[in-house]
Formats: sequence, structure tokens, C-alpha cells
Amino acid sequence: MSLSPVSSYQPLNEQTVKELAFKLNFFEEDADLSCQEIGDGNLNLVFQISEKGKNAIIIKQALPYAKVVGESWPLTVDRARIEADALKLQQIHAPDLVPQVFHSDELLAVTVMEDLSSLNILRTGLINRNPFPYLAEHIGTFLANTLYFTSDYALHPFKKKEYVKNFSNPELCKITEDLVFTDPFFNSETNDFEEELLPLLKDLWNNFTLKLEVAKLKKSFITESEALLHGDLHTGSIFADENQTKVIDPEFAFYGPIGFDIGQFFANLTFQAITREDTEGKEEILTILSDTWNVFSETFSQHWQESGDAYTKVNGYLEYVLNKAFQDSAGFSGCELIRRTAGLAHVADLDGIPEKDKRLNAKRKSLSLGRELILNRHTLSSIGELTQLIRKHSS
Ligand SMILES: Nc1ncnc2c1ncn2[C@@H]1O[C@H](COP(=O)(O)OP(=O)(O)O)[C@@H](O)[C@H]1O
Ligand SMILES: CSC[C@H]1O[C@H](OP(=O)(O)O)[C@H](O)[C@@H]1O
Repeated sequence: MSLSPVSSYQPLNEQTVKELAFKLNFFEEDADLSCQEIGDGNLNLVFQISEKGKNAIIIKQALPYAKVVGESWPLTVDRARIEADALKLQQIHAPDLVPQVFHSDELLAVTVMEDLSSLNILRTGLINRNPFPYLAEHIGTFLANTLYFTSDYALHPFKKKEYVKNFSNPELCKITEDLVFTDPFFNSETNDFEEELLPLLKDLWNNFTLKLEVAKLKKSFITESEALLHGDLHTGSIFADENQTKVIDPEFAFYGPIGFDIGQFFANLTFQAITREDTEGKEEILTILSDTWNVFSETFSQHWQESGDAYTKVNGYLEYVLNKAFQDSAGFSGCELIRRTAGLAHVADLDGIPEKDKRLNAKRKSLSLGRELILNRHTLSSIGELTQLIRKHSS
């Protein structure tokens, strides 16, 4: 039986979302509520509802299409169920690192959650050069806990397969398969770039060694059901300040290779290593990147000691798993750098640079670093070698 306050899906607006908040008893019936739609992402509606002097709540609703494109791009609202279920699981394994979910409704495709607007979206905070002293510790822990505890290394095989089924997310995965792994490596209609970048892009499109390596990464993304991924872990999916970090928006969650989340986070940090002009600023980012890896690998290794799987006691297996995740993360990171530079969905780190020459210079660095990361990922044997490669291409 559905506990939904409505009998069919309907897109909410600032009036009907208040009525929903009342029906769900988040406010007393005489409360004077204010409400704004604050969503700035590509896909969903996000309403902030508040009563003067009290904590606000967030009601996020999936539309039956991709908001950024419109009704010509239909998209399942089941992504709201996936997002709510992923947040609830992440809350168990990484408490304090995700927003609290107060309520979710599959029929209306809504998630009611904690309002985090006292924190900053990390991408904006990094562009504004705010300090995030706990970011590496928090994201390293988030990655280690959510990835380890949803994997076969930790779970009974029946439970793991139940999760794989629950988090089957074909439509959202298809977006990533197209926009991250395919379109930017071909002269596709969805691509979006300044014409000055065309010669460099043609070099990528004609580089068959590169295409073979991207095909291998895409195969890994599609076929390796290693752990429950966040699936879209960029710096716009993280709220943070000097003390706290909260990961939001796991609607792309599905079972995939561990290195994918790590690589997306690395790439989105790397835009800052590229665009910051001072060495100190660049080094600050590279330190966050390498500290995140170190926290991730140490925490993941500690969890591994508790695994019940007989093979986890075999010498060399943990090192193999971590090394694969590390080299994959470099390759996935390369794909993310290229797609955010020349694909459909861009980032403010690059597009927000007002001076054309500087912007193009940063984009050229991003494209060439992306290519190097994809081609040379198997030569990287330590986090220091990865940060050195980024340093070389971003100076
Ligand atoms: N829990 C929250 N608290 C405060 N603001 C939020 C919250 N969740 C989302 N937002 C706001 O809505 C924006 C879009 O949210 P997001 O979940 O990324 O949507 P989309 O799935 O469309 O990308 C965020 O950038 C942020 O400004
Ligand atoms: C048409 S979806 C493009 C892009 O948007 C998603 O990001 P977000 O929902 O955080 O704005 C995801 O990265 C998709 O690849």
C-alpha cells in the first residue's frame, strides 16, 4: 500500500510543494511558510521551504525529463527512488557525510531532506578560494566506507546481488556512457566547445590508441559491479565549509568500478589545479587530492582486515584491488576532464573564466591532461606520480 499523499505523479510548484509539506506534517497547519525553487542542477526541481525562525527543509523532485534540455529528453523519475535509497545507505556507512533524509515518496518522485544551505557548494567555495581543511579526510572516508561496505569484500553475496538489482539504473548510466565515455571522443552533436579548440579535439577524435583506452574504461564502467557508486561525485555534488562535508545528489548511483567515484572527484579538483595561477593555490589542491587518496586507501585497507572472504587473506589481493582502483581513477578522471571541457555539461571552474585567452588556455590544458591520464594510467604506481603528472600539465 502506498503512503503517498497523492494518487498520481504531478510536478510540484512553489504552492503545491507547501501543501505537500503540510500534508506530511513537517509544519503546523497555521504556519506561514515561504518557499523558493533553488535547483541549479541539470535534472531536478529543488524547493527550499521555511517557516520564519525555524530550520528549512528541502524537497527535491525528479521531473519526467531532463530539466536542462526539456521534455524532448524524457527521463525516468525512478531516479528519485535510487537517490533516496542511496542516501539512506550512505547515511548508515558514512553518517554525518550526507544529508539526513526525512521522507521519500516513489510515486511523487520526491525526497525530503535536511537543508544544507548554511554550507557552500564545494565548486563555488573552491573557485572563491575558501579553505576546506577537512575535505580530504571526509571525502576519503566517504569513499572508503560507501565503496567497501557495499562491495562483495564486505557483504554476503545474496545481499550484494539484492543491492545490484535495487540500484539498477539504466537510464542514468546511459547518460554517463554517452556524455562521459562516448560523445566527447567523437564529433558528436551533443558536444559544446569554442571553435579554437577544434584542432586539439580533432587530434583526440583521430587518436585511435586513445579511443581504444576509453573503450576499455567504458567497458569497465558498464560491466564491473564492484560497489555501489555515488555515480556523479563532482564538486557541485558536495556541500562543505571549514568543518563539515556533505555529499548530495546520488541519483546516478549504481553498481560499478570503485575507481569511478574517485576519478570524478579527482578530475573536478584538478580543474582548480589547472585554473589557479599561483603555485601555492595549485599545491593546495594537489595536497587535497593526494590526502584523499591516502585516507581512502588506508581506511579501505583497515575495513579489509574484517572481511569474511577467504581470498582477502591472500597476499597481494588487497594491493591488486587498490592498484586497479587507482589506475582506473586516473583514466576515469581523464574522461571527466575532457567531457567537462568539450562535452554537453560544462563546469564553472572553466566556463567562468571571463578572459577568453585564459579560458582557452585552461581548456587546452584540461584536454591534454585528460588525454595523458587516459593513455598513461597504467604507468602510474603512486599518488605522487599522479600529482606530478597533473602538476606538469597544469603549470
Ligand atoms: N539538501 C540541500 N540543502 C540545500 N540546498 C540544496 C540541497 N540539495 C540541493 N540543493 C541545492 O539545489 C541545487 C541542485 O541540487 P542537486 O541535487 O545537485 O540537483 P540536480 O540533481 O538537478 O543536479 C544544489 O546545487 C543546491 O544549490
Ligand atoms: C543532461 S545530464 C548532464 C550531467 O548532469 C549531471 O550532473 P548534475 O545532475 O549534478 O547537474 C551529470 O553529471 C550528467 O552527466
